[in-house]
Amino acid sequence: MINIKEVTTLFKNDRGIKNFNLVISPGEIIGLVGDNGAGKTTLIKSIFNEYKKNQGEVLHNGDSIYETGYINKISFFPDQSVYPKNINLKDYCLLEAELSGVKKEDALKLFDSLCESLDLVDYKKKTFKSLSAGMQKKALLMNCLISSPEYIILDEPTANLDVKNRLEFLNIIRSLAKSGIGILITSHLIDELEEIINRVVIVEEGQTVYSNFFDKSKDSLEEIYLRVTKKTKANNLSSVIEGNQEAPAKRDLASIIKESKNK
Ligand SMILES: Nc1ncnc2c1ncn2[C@@H]1O[C@H](COP(=O)(O)OP(=O)(O)OP(=O)(O)O)[C@@H](O)[C@H]1O
Repeated sequence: MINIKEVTTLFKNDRGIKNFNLVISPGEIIGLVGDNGAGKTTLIKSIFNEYKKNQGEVLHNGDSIYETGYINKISFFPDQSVYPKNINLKDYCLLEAELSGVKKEDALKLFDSLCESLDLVDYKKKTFKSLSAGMQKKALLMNCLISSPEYIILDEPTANLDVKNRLEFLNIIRSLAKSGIGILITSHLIDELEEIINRVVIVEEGQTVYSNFFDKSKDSLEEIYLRVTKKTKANNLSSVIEGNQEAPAKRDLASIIKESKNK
């Protein structure tokens, strides 16, 4: 299992994540939920050392993933913008495999099987920009999978997908978890997360405010989210009031627009 332990990454403005703890186990799908600016991306970039941590560690079975090289067994599902424009799927996957230390013959075999299962057989020699949005997502996933990862982290993976492609993508994620891959996924689409996750972690202001197993036959993600965030927001509000500071009154949009028209 991956153990994210007491990770703090703060920017100069003191924003970021603070003493963040999270365990990801093989085969589970964790939904990382939080408002804009809650700290989800900072957490992900801290795991991959893209952001320098102030403190904390990321362990696999007790050892640092950076010292043992286990970080290569954790794949990040990237944004479309990272894909080089003029390289075809096969060449890019093989390059990725080489960089991850996969033997060429193993990579070729895996590439062919992935093309079969992701319905990309006819697109092996196509460039990324010539693919539809749904195929592009599958091509990016193929790049993640070519290094045979044991964990995959996905930040808003279904953004820009239509309903059909979104459902197909979610099914693929489900089957990856069934094969034993541990998955951490962020999405602002609560409905879609609810379909696939078996644990939910809610983040607010850089800290975990809720972490629990999730069973869609019994739980409602929306209800949990509203209950938890309302509670924490209510606590914050009462501390403002207790501190004798005035909480700013929120004006509704319609009255602001009306007022501006009257000027
Ligand atoms: N490069 C940066 N410099 C300064 N502050 C930053 C930087 N990146 C993020 N932050 C701040 O850190 C906090 C966490 O941001 P982060 O991007 O991790 O949130 P998020 O949960 O991923 O949001 P979103 O859902 O909008 O992607 C926010 O307050 C944000 O303004």
